[in-house]
Amino acid sequence: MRIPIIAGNWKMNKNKKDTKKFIEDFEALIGDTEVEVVICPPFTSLDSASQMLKNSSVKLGAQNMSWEDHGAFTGEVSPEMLLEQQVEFVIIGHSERRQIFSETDDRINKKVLKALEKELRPILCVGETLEEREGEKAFEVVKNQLVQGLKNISGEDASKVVVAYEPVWAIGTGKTATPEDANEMAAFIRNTIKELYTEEISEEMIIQYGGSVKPGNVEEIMNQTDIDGALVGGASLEAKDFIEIVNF
Ligand SMILES: O=C(CO)COP(=O)(O)O
Repeated sequence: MRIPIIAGNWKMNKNKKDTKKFIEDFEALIGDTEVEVVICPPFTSLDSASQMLKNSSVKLGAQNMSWEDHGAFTGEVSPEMLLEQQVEFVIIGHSERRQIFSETDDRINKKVLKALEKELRPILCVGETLEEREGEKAFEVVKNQLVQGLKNISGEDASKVVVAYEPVWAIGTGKTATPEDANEMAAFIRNTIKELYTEEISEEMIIQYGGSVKPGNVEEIMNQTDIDGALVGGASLEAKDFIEIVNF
């Protein structure tokens, strides 16, 4: 059975004070949940967040990391530095990293490999642009991102990867893919994993949907057969919204 993972990607939002406030509010609201809950604050808030979440079921994720261990890589953060903050998940290849910071599939693959080597669970983001969807290239694009992103990754390691399907046109736009379209892509992703690995691995894999997930649409999205979680941007910034999403 797949246990859903709902993750909040705060992007470049919340300083330490805001982080503390969110966690206090959220911890006061969260009871027993049937899903795994992850928050991904900016690097500068990880330390405060990890101290506050010591005895919590809420897990910590980072939004990016280096594929190198240490050295002359100005501005980068290593996997060991994340592990030191009790980080368990790391978002890799988010469309904002791909588009704004020119991350290539090759670099994304190096990061996925490094995360797995260090026992961090990668949340590998894939998804097509509006132009690609309208040009009927969505499936080809997503397949290519998966094949490239998972290059040289063993079956055992692949089962630890979380795949987040985030159609670029649905991110921060208020437009969501219809639950059926999102599920169609999630099923396609699962089938691609089956082709790359085995049916067992594909059935175990957690596939999230991301793109304008809100309290009002989460239930319909989570009820889809192949969607096992959500990667939430804007609506993960307010504890009262994020708790409604977690308790869908
Ligand atoms: O990019 C996202 C999560 O990684 C989605 O962002 P929004 O939920 O704000 O659309």
